[in-house]
Amino acid sequence: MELGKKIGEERRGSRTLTSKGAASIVRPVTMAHQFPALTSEQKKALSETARRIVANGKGILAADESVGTMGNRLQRIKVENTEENRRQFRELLFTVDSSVSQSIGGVILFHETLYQKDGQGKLFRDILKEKGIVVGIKLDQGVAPLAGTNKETTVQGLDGLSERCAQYKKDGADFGKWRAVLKIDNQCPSHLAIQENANTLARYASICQQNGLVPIVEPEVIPDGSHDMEHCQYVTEKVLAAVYKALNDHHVYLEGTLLKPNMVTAGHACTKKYTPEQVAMATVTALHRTVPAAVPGICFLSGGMSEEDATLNLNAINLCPLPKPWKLSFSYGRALQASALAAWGGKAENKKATQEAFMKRALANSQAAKGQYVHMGSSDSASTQSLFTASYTY
Ligand SMILES: O=P(O)(O)OC[C@H]1O[C@](O)(COP(=O)(O)O)[C@@H](O)[C@@H]1O
Repeated sequence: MELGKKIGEERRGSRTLTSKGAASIVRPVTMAHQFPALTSEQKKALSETARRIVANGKGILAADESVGTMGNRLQRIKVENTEENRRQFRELLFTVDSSVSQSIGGVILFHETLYQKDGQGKLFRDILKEKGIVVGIKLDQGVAPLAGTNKETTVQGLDGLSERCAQYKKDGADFGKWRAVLKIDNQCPSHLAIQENANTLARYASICQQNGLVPIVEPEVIPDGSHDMEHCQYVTEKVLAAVYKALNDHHVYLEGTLLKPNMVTAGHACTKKYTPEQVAMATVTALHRTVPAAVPGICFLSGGMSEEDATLNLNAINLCPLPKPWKLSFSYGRALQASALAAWGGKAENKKATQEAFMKRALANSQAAKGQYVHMGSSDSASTQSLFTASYTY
Protein backbone atom coordinates (compact mmCIF):
# COMPACT_ATOMS: atom_id res chain seq x y z
CA MET A 1 0.00 0.00 0.00
CA GLU A 2 1.51 3.35 -1.00
CA LEU A 3 1.91 6.28 1.33
CA GLY A 4 -1.28 8.26 1.60
CA LYS A 5 -3.48 5.69 -0.15
CA LYS A 6 -7.01 5.79 1.25
CA ILE A 7 -8.28 2.52 2.52
CA GLY A 8 -11.81 3.45 3.56
CA GLU A 9 -12.79 0.61 5.83
CA GLU A 10 -9.37 0.24 7.52
CA ARG A 11 -9.57 0.70 11.28
CA ARG A 12 -5.85 1.60 11.86
CA GLY A 13 -4.01 4.71 10.67
CA SER A 14 -4.66 8.44 10.84
CA ARG A 15 -7.81 10.22 9.68
CA THR A 16 -7.88 12.53 6.67
CA LEU A 17 -10.64 14.26 4.68
CA THR A 18 -11.66 13.08 1.21
CA SER A 19 -12.79 15.51 -1.54
CA LYS A 20 -16.34 14.78 -0.41
CA GLY A 21 -15.46 15.89 3.09
CA ALA A 22 -15.90 12.44 4.63
CA ALA A 23 -13.22 11.15 6.92
CA SER A 24 -11.13 8.30 5.51
CA ILE A 25 -8.02 6.58 6.75
CA VAL A 26 -4.41 6.83 5.60
CA ARG A 27 -2.20 3.83 6.30
CA PRO A 28 1.58 4.32 6.61
CA VAL A 29 3.88 2.90 3.93
CA THR A 30 4.19 -0.87 4.03
CA MET A 31 7.76 -1.64 3.07
CA ALA A 32 9.13 -4.88 1.68
CA HIS A 33 9.69 -6.30 5.14
CA GLN A 34 7.90 -9.49 4.10
CA PHE A 35 10.69 -10.19 1.57
CA PRO A 36 13.79 -10.38 3.78
CA ALA A 37 17.05 -9.98 1.90
CA LEU A 38 19.07 -12.26 4.20
CA THR A 39 18.37 -15.04 6.68
CA SER A 40 19.35 -14.55 10.30
CA GLU A 41 22.20 -17.07 9.80
CA GLN A 42 23.54 -15.06 6.86
CA LYS A 43 23.33 -11.85 8.89
CA LYS A 44 25.11 -13.43 11.83
CA ALA A 45 27.97 -14.67 9.65
CA LEU A 46 28.36 -11.30 7.91
CA SER A 47 28.38 -9.26 11.10
CA GLU A 48 30.83 -11.65 12.79
CA THR A 49 33.24 -11.37 9.87
CA ALA A 50 32.98 -7.57 9.76
CA ARG A 51 33.60 -7.29 13.50
CA ARG A 52 36.50 -9.74 13.36
CA ILE A 53 38.33 -7.62 10.79
CA VAL A 54 38.30 -4.51 13.00
CA ALA A 55 38.55 -6.14 16.45
CA ASN A 56 40.99 -4.79 19.06
CA GLY A 57 42.85 -2.21 17.02
CA LYS A 58 43.06 -4.34 13.89
CA GLY A 59 42.82 -2.86 10.43
CA ILE A 60 43.22 -3.84 6.81
CA LEU A 61 46.21 -4.12 4.50
CA ALA A 62 45.00 -3.05 1.05
CA ALA A 63 47.30 -5.12 -1.15
CA ASP A 64 44.78 -5.15 -3.99
CA GLU A 65 46.50 -2.80 -6.41
CA SER A 66 45.49 -3.66 -9.94
CA VAL A 67 48.30 -4.42 -12.38
CA GLY A 68 48.47 -0.79 -13.59
CA THR A 69 48.49 0.70 -10.08
CA MET A 70 51.16 -1.78 -8.96
CA GLY A 71 53.17 -0.75 -12.00
CA ASN A 72 53.22 2.83 -10.70
CA ARG A 73 54.37 1.65 -7.28
CA LEU A 74 57.16 -0.48 -8.76
CA GLN A 75 58.24 2.27 -11.13
CA ARG A 76 59.05 4.46 -8.10
CA ILE A 77 61.61 1.87 -6.95
CA LYS A 78 62.76 1.09 -10.50
CA VAL A 79 61.49 -2.48 -10.51
CA GLU A 80 59.84 -3.97 -13.60
CA ASN A 81 56.09 -4.60 -13.34
CA THR A 82 56.07 -8.36 -13.95
CA GLU A 83 53.80 -10.95 -12.37
CA GLU A 84 56.82 -12.50 -10.62
CA ASN A 85 57.96 -9.17 -9.11
CA ARG A 86 54.43 -8.46 -7.87
CA ARG A 87 54.33 -11.95 -6.38
CA GLN A 88 57.74 -11.60 -4.70
CA PHE A 89 56.85 -8.34 -2.98
CA ARG A 90 53.53 -9.65 -1.77
CA GLU A 91 55.15 -12.84 -0.51
CA LEU A 92 57.33 -10.70 1.75
CA LEU A 93 54.27 -8.93 3.17
CA PHE A 94 52.24 -12.09 3.76
CA THR A 95 55.03 -14.18 5.28
CA VAL A 96 55.95 -11.78 8.10
CA ASP A 97 55.83 -13.05 11.66
CA SER A 98 52.40 -14.30 12.79
CA SER A 99 52.24 -11.53 15.39
CA VAL A 100 51.14 -9.30 12.49
CA SER A 101 47.65 -10.69 13.07
CA GLN A 102 47.41 -8.52 16.19
CA SER A 103 47.52 -5.47 13.90
CA ILE A 104 46.07 -6.71 10.61
CA GLY A 105 42.59 -8.28 10.63
CA GLY A 106 42.08 -8.44 6.87
CA VAL A 107 44.06 -8.27 3.64
CA ILE A 108 42.48 -7.21 0.35
CA LEU A 109 43.86 -9.08 -2.65
CA PHE A 110 43.71 -8.50 -6.38
CA HIS A 111 42.41 -11.44 -8.50
CA GLU A 112 45.92 -12.45 -9.56
CA THR A 113 47.19 -12.53 -5.96
CA LEU A 114 44.34 -14.69 -4.65
CA TYR A 115 45.68 -17.54 -6.79
CA GLN A 116 49.41 -16.93 -6.25
CA LYS A 117 51.71 -19.03 -4.04
CA ASP A 118 54.84 -18.50 -2.00
CA GLY A 119 58.25 -19.97 -2.94
CA GLN A 120 57.28 -23.29 -1.28
CA GLY A 121 54.10 -23.60 -3.31
CA LYS A 122 51.65 -22.55 -0.60
CA LEU A 123 48.73 -20.36 -1.62
CA PHE A 124 48.93 -16.83 -0.20
CA ARG A 125 45.34 -17.06 0.94
CA ASP A 126 46.15 -20.14 3.05
CA ILE A 127 49.17 -18.39 4.58
CA LEU A 128 46.93 -15.47 5.58
CA LYS A 129 44.13 -17.65 6.91
CA GLU A 130 46.55 -19.67 9.05
CA LYS A 131 47.56 -16.38 10.67
CA GLY A 132 43.89 -15.73 11.45
CA ILE A 133 43.64 -12.94 8.86
CA VAL A 134 40.44 -12.57 6.83
CA VAL A 135 40.96 -12.66 3.05
CA GLY A 136 39.26 -10.04 0.88
CA ILE A 137 39.07 -9.43 -2.85
CA LYS A 138 38.85 -6.34 -5.05
CA LEU A 139 35.60 -6.60 -6.97
CA ASP A 140 35.32 -3.36 -8.92
CA GLN A 141 36.71 -3.33 -12.43
CA GLY A 142 37.85 0.27 -12.61
CA VAL A 143 36.10 3.46 -13.62
CA ALA A 144 34.28 4.59 -16.77
CA PRO A 145 33.45 8.19 -17.80
CA LEU A 146 30.07 9.75 -17.08
CA ALA A 147 29.29 11.60 -20.31
CA GLY A 148 28.23 15.24 -19.96
CA THR A 149 30.12 15.79 -16.70
CA ASN A 150 33.44 17.44 -15.92
CA LYS A 151 35.37 14.16 -16.36
CA GLU A 152 33.52 12.36 -13.60
CA THR A 153 33.26 8.61 -13.43
CA THR A 154 31.15 5.64 -12.44
CA VAL A 155 32.47 2.16 -11.59
CA GLN A 156 32.33 -0.96 -13.74
CA GLY A 157 31.96 -4.54 -12.61
CA LEU A 158 28.29 -5.19 -11.79
CA ASP A 159 27.74 -7.55 -14.75
CA GLY A 160 28.47 -11.09 -13.61
CA LEU A 161 29.33 -9.85 -10.12
CA SER A 162 27.18 -12.41 -8.35
CA GLU A 163 28.94 -15.30 -10.11
CA ARG A 164 32.36 -13.80 -9.38
CA CYS A 165 31.45 -13.36 -5.69
CA ALA A 166 30.25 -16.95 -5.45
CA GLN A 167 33.51 -18.22 -6.96
CA TYR A 168 35.68 -16.02 -4.72
CA LYS A 169 33.76 -17.19 -1.67
CA LYS A 170 34.51 -20.80 -2.66
CA ASP A 171 38.14 -19.81 -3.17
CA GLY A 172 38.51 -18.46 0.35
CA ALA A 173 37.49 -14.78 0.27
CA ASP A 174 35.17 -13.51 3.01
CA PHE A 175 34.95 -9.84 2.11
CA GLY A 176 34.96 -7.66 -0.97
CA LYS A 177 36.00 -4.14 -1.92
CA TRP A 178 34.60 -1.68 -4.43
CA ARG A 179 36.15 1.77 -4.83
CA ALA A 180 34.13 4.65 -6.26
CA VAL A 181 35.95 7.89 -7.08
CA LEU A 182 34.50 11.37 -6.60
CA LYS A 183 36.38 14.60 -7.13
CA ILE A 184 36.12 18.20 -5.95
CA ASP A 185 36.32 20.62 -8.87
CA ASN A 186 34.24 23.03 -10.90
CA GLN A 187 30.67 21.56 -10.77
CA CYS A 188 32.02 18.44 -9.03
CA PRO A 189 30.94 16.23 -7.57
CA SER A 190 27.76 16.56 -9.60
CA HIS A 191 24.41 15.27 -8.40
CA LEU A 192 24.65 12.61 -11.10
CA ALA A 193 28.09 11.39 -9.95
CA ILE A 194 26.99 11.25 -6.32
CA GLN A 195 23.76 9.37 -7.06
CA GLU A 196 25.24 7.01 -9.64
CA ASN A 197 28.19 6.03 -7.46
CA ALA A 198 26.03 5.67 -4.34
CA ASN A 199 23.60 3.41 -6.16
CA THR A 200 26.35 1.34 -7.74
CA LEU A 201 28.07 0.89 -4.37
CA ALA A 202 24.77 -0.19 -2.84
CA ARG A 203 24.03 -2.66 -5.64
CA TYR A 204 27.54 -4.12 -5.23
CA ALA A 205 27.07 -4.34 -1.45
CA SER A 206 23.77 -6.16 -1.84
CA ILE A 207 25.26 -8.70 -4.28
CA CYS A 208 28.23 -9.29 -1.95
CA GLN A 209 25.99 -10.01 1.02
CA GLN A 210 23.85 -12.40 -1.01
CA ASN A 211 27.03 -14.39 -1.63
CA GLY A 212 28.33 -14.31 1.95
CA LEU A 213 30.95 -11.60 1.43
CA VAL A 214 31.16 -8.56 3.71
CA PRO A 215 31.19 -5.53 1.40
CA ILE A 216 33.71 -2.79 2.02
CA VAL A 217 31.98 0.31 0.74
CA GLU A 218 34.56 2.79 -0.54
CA PRO A 219 33.33 6.16 -1.80
CA GLU A 220 36.63 8.04 -2.09
CA VAL A 221 36.58 11.81 -2.43
CA ILE A 222 40.07 12.21 -3.92
CA PRO A 223 42.36 14.95 -2.56
CA ASP A 224 43.17 16.65 -5.89
CA GLY A 225 42.52 20.39 -5.82
CA SER A 226 43.17 23.54 -3.82
CA HIS A 227 39.93 23.45 -1.78
CA ASP A 228 40.09 23.87 1.98
CA MET A 229 39.20 21.27 4.59
CA GLU A 230 35.77 22.77 5.24
CA HIS A 231 34.83 22.26 1.58
CA CYS A 232 36.03 18.65 1.73
CA GLN A 233 33.85 18.13 4.81
CA TYR A 234 30.80 19.53 3.03
CA VAL A 235 31.33 17.25 0.02
CA THR A 236 32.17 14.18 2.12
CA GLU A 237 28.93 14.62 4.08
CA LYS A 238 26.87 14.88 0.86
CA VAL A 239 28.53 11.79 -0.57
CA LEU A 240 28.17 9.68 2.59
CA ALA A 241 24.56 10.73 3.11
CA ALA A 242 23.73 9.59 -0.44
CA VAL A 243 25.62 6.30 0.07
CA TYR A 244 23.69 5.43 3.25
CA LYS A 245 20.38 6.33 1.63
CA ALA A 246 21.21 4.00 -1.26
CA LEU A 247 22.38 1.19 1.05
CA ASN A 248 19.09 1.44 2.89
CA ASP A 249 17.11 1.46 -0.36
CA HIS A 250 18.92 -1.73 -1.44
CA HIS A 251 18.18 -3.48 1.90
CA VAL A 252 21.87 -3.78 2.72
CA TYR A 253 22.48 -5.14 6.22
CA LEU A 254 24.69 -2.44 7.72
CA GLU A 255 25.99 -4.60 10.56
CA GLY A 256 27.58 -6.78 7.89
CA THR A 257 29.43 -3.98 6.09
CA LEU A 258 32.52 -1.82 6.59
CA LEU A 259 32.99 1.73 5.31
CA LYS A 260 36.26 2.82 3.69
CA PRO A 261 36.13 6.60 3.37
CA ASN A 262 38.65 9.38 2.84
CA MET A 263 39.61 11.41 5.87
CA VAL A 264 38.39 15.01 5.68
CA THR A 265 41.48 16.95 4.61
CA ALA A 266 42.28 20.04 2.56
CA GLY A 267 43.00 19.52 -1.14
CA HIS A 268 46.55 18.57 -2.04
CA ALA A 269 47.24 22.05 -3.47
CA CYS A 270 45.60 24.01 -0.62
CA THR A 271 48.04 26.45 0.97
CA LYS A 272 46.36 26.34 4.37
CA LYS A 273 47.67 23.59 6.65
CA TYR A 274 45.61 21.77 9.26
CA THR A 275 46.70 19.86 12.35
CA PRO A 276 45.78 16.19 12.90
CA GLU A 277 43.35 17.37 15.59
CA GLN A 278 41.57 19.63 13.06
CA VAL A 279 41.44 16.83 10.50
CA ALA A 280 40.11 14.51 13.20
CA MET A 281 37.36 16.90 14.29
CA ALA A 282 36.21 17.53 10.70
CA THR A 283 36.34 13.82 9.85
CA VAL A 284 34.47 12.55 12.90
CA THR A 285 31.90 15.35 12.57
CA ALA A 286 31.20 14.33 8.95
CA LEU A 287 30.93 10.65 9.92
CA HIS A 288 28.81 11.41 12.95
CA ARG A 289 26.31 13.24 10.76
CA THR A 290 26.03 10.56 8.10
CA VAL A 291 27.11 7.03 9.11
CA PRO A 292 24.62 4.96 11.15
CA ALA A 293 25.85 3.49 14.43
CA ALA A 294 24.93 0.03 13.10
CA VAL A 295 28.07 0.07 10.92
CA PRO A 296 30.70 -1.85 12.92
CA GLY A 297 33.81 -0.28 11.49
CA ILE A 298 35.16 2.60 9.45
CA CYS A 299 38.53 1.83 7.87
CA PHE A 300 40.09 4.89 6.28
CA LEU A 301 42.02 4.88 3.02
CA SER A 302 45.31 6.78 3.09
CA GLY A 303 44.69 8.77 -0.09
CA GLY A 304 48.29 9.83 -0.76
CA MET A 305 49.12 10.98 2.77
CA SER A 306 52.60 10.07 3.96
CA GLU A 307 52.77 6.98 6.15
CA GLU A 308 53.40 9.10 9.23
CA ASP A 309 50.55 11.57 8.50
CA ALA A 310 48.12 8.70 7.93
CA THR A 311 49.07 7.25 11.33
CA LEU A 312 49.00 10.58 13.18
CA ASN A 313 45.61 11.51 11.72
CA LEU A 314 44.14 8.11 12.61
CA ASN A 315 45.44 8.46 16.14
CA ALA A 316 43.90 11.94 16.46
CA ILE A 317 40.61 10.61 15.08
CA ASN A 318 40.52 7.99 17.82
CA LEU A 319 41.23 10.65 20.44
CA CYS A 320 38.59 13.06 19.07
CA PRO A 321 36.14 13.99 21.85
CA LEU A 322 32.94 13.28 19.86
CA PRO A 323 30.76 10.17 20.17
CA LYS A 324 32.29 7.37 18.07
CA PRO A 325 29.93 4.38 17.90
CA TRP A 326 32.06 2.53 15.29
CA LYS A 327 35.62 1.16 15.33
CA LEU A 328 37.80 3.73 13.58
CA SER A 329 40.65 1.93 11.87
CA PHE A 330 42.67 1.75 8.66
CA SER A 331 42.56 0.09 5.24
CA TYR A 332 45.77 1.51 3.87
CA GLY A 333 47.49 0.66 0.63
CA ARG A 334 50.27 3.19 0.11
CA ALA A 335 50.58 4.16 3.79
CA LEU A 336 51.31 0.56 4.82
CA GLN A 337 53.60 -0.36 1.97
CA ALA A 338 55.66 2.65 0.91
CA SER A 339 58.64 2.21 3.22
CA ALA A 340 58.53 -1.58 2.76
CA LEU A 341 58.67 -1.10 -1.03
CA ALA A 342 61.57 1.35 -0.65
CA ALA A 343 63.44 -1.07 1.64
CA TRP A 344 62.89 -3.96 -0.80
CA GLY A 345 64.00 -2.29 -4.01
CA GLY A 346 63.39 -5.56 -5.83
CA LYS A 347 66.24 -7.40 -4.08
CA ALA A 348 65.79 -10.71 -2.25
CA GLU A 349 68.60 -9.88 0.18
CA ASN A 350 66.46 -7.02 1.54
CA LYS A 351 63.82 -9.40 2.90
CA LYS A 352 64.49 -8.63 6.56
CA ALA A 353 64.47 -4.84 6.11
CA THR A 354 61.31 -5.03 3.99
CA GLN A 355 59.43 -7.11 6.55
CA GLU A 356 60.62 -4.91 9.43
CA ALA A 357 59.44 -1.77 7.63
CA PHE A 358 56.02 -3.30 7.02
CA MET A 359 55.67 -4.57 10.60
CA LYS A 360 56.60 -1.13 11.92
CA ARG A 361 53.75 0.57 10.02
CA ALA A 362 51.27 -2.20 10.85
CA LEU A 363 52.01 -1.84 14.55
CA ALA A 364 51.95 1.98 14.44
CA ASN A 365 48.55 1.99 12.75
CA SER A 366 47.17 -0.58 15.15
CA GLN A 367 48.22 1.66 18.03
CA ALA A 368 46.62 4.62 16.24
CA ALA A 369 43.40 2.64 15.83
CA LYS A 370 43.27 2.56 19.63
CA GLY A 371 44.42 6.18 20.06
CA GLN A 372 47.67 4.95 21.58
CA TYR A 373 50.26 5.91 18.97
CA VAL A 374 53.22 7.83 20.30
CA HIS A 375 55.39 9.34 17.62
CA MET A 376 59.02 8.61 18.50
CA GLY A 377 61.49 11.34 17.54
CA SER A 378 62.71 11.45 13.95
CA SER A 379 61.08 9.39 11.23
CA ASP A 380 62.88 7.90 8.27
CA SER A 381 62.42 9.76 5.01
CA ALA A 382 60.28 7.02 3.40
CA SER A 383 57.62 7.34 6.09
CA THR A 384 57.27 11.12 5.82
CA GLN A 385 57.21 11.29 2.03
CA SER A 386 53.95 12.35 0.39
CA LEU A 387 52.40 9.45 -1.55
CA PHE A 388 50.04 11.65 -3.55
CA THR A 389 49.20 10.55 -7.11
CA ALA A 390 47.27 13.05 -9.22
CA SER A 391 43.80 11.97 -10.48
CA TYR A 392 44.07 8.63 -8.74
CA THR A 393 41.42 6.88 -10.79
CA TYR A 394 43.15 4.36 -13.09
O1 LIG B 1 43.32 2.03 -8.45
P1 LIG B 1 43.28 0.66 -7.88
O2 LIG B 1 44.22 -0.27 -8.52
O3 LIG B 1 41.90 0.14 -7.76
O4 LIG B 1 43.85 0.82 -6.41
C1 LIG B 1 43.29 1.70 -5.55
C2 LIG B 1 43.94 1.54 -4.23
O5 LIG B 1 43.29 2.42 -3.43
C3 LIG B 1 42.87 1.81 -2.24
O6 LIG B 1 41.48 1.64 -2.32
C4 LIG B 1 43.27 2.71 -1.11
O7 LIG B 1 44.64 2.84 -1.16
P2 LIG B 1 45.41 4.02 -0.45
O8 LIG B 1 45.39 3.74 1.03
O9 LIG B 1 46.79 3.91 -1.05
O10 LIG B 1 44.71 5.30 -0.79
C5 LIG B 1 43.51 0.44 -2.20
O11 LIG B 1 42.67 -0.54 -1.64
C6 LIG B 1 43.79 0.16 -3.64
O12 LIG B 1 44.94 -0.58 -3.76
